[in-house]
Amino acid sequence: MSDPAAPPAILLRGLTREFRGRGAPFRALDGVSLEVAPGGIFGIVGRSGAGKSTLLRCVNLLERPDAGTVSVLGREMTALDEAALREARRGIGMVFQHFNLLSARTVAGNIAFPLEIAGIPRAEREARVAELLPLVGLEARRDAYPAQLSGGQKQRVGIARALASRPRVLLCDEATSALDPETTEEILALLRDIRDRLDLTVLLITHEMAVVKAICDRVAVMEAGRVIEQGRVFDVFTRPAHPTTRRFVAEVIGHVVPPGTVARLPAPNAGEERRLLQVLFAGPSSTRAVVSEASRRFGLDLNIVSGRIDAIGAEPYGLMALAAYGPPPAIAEAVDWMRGLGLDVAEIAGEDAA
Ligand SMILES: Nc1ncnc2c1ncn2[C@@H]1O[C@H](COP(=O)(O)OP(=O)(O)OP(=O)(O)O)[C@@H](O)[C@H]1O
Repeated sequence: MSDPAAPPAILLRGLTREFRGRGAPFRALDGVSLEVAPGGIFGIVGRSGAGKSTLLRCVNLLERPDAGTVSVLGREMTALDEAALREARRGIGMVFQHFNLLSARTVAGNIAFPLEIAGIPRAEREARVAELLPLVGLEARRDAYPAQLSGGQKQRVGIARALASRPRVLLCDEATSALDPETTEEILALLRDIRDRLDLTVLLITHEMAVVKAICDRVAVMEAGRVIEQGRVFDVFTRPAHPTTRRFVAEVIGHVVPPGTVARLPAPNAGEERRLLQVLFAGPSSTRAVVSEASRRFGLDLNIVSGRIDAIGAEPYGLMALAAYGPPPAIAEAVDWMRGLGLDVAEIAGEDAA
């Protein structure tokens, strides 16, 4: 697992990349900085055009940034000459959305391909392929051609090929976007498994927050060439700060306040107010007892609008929306009291709340 105190495996500082066409230059990356801890699985999520692919390609310098620095495993990639860069790239594997397999080569031939390019002798290549086939569960398909494989099997070949030169860092470019949900789960499980076994650091880009929830420990959300929010996946899912992040999170775990709910809530009595509260608690316990006690203690009417219990990684959490009716000072006291019990309570706006 990642150790936040260790120096980063990938360190990006102030990356900017512009594309110049006939019109005004287009800034695909606009000052992106991030750090990936060794052993981490870091997800970059964003809509199409946000700059994810450009950013990923900057890590192994397939794309050269106009400004900023890229360091991988303590080596500043942006300062290397072509020969040193070729050598450094061997320590960085890459997995592609559309697999990029050579159709005229077998599974074994595809996996061995980067080793051939690197001039590794045949016996050594064969030994390495023999190690990689069981790692990705393809021993029985060694001599099959890509056309004879399922999408998931093709991606297993893509992963084995990426691992051939024993990289320490793996870049995944929408590695599961061409796969059905079941196969996606298998490939994500395989990525986690090889990260654990080979002590890899994984940086992946995806447009699906479900992928991030399934395997990442940290995430950065990109929009228009910038990182708009980043942090631990648990924190970003349970307390998204940016509206775009809230929409991404809601796609996976739903809205805390389902759209249309507020319009159906009763209006407060004269002299009272209605406040919508989001209550977050870590752990699988129910907060129902807290709600009824707060209601009694502070003379409030507390209406549970929605609630769910879920887990991110191994961390369970509960998230509940309450409509609190009563005099404003009593609502404020109840919020303080709940916070005193260790609950994370925030007032939310309603319809546009995530
Ligand atoms: N070689 C290029 N020349 C001109 N514009 C480019 C080039 N590469 C990317 N862009 C533009 O930069 C922006 C970011 O592209 P990028 O592929 O990095 O986004 P993305 O988030 O990966 O989206 P997608 O998932 O659609 O690939 C897009 O508007 C794209 O059109």
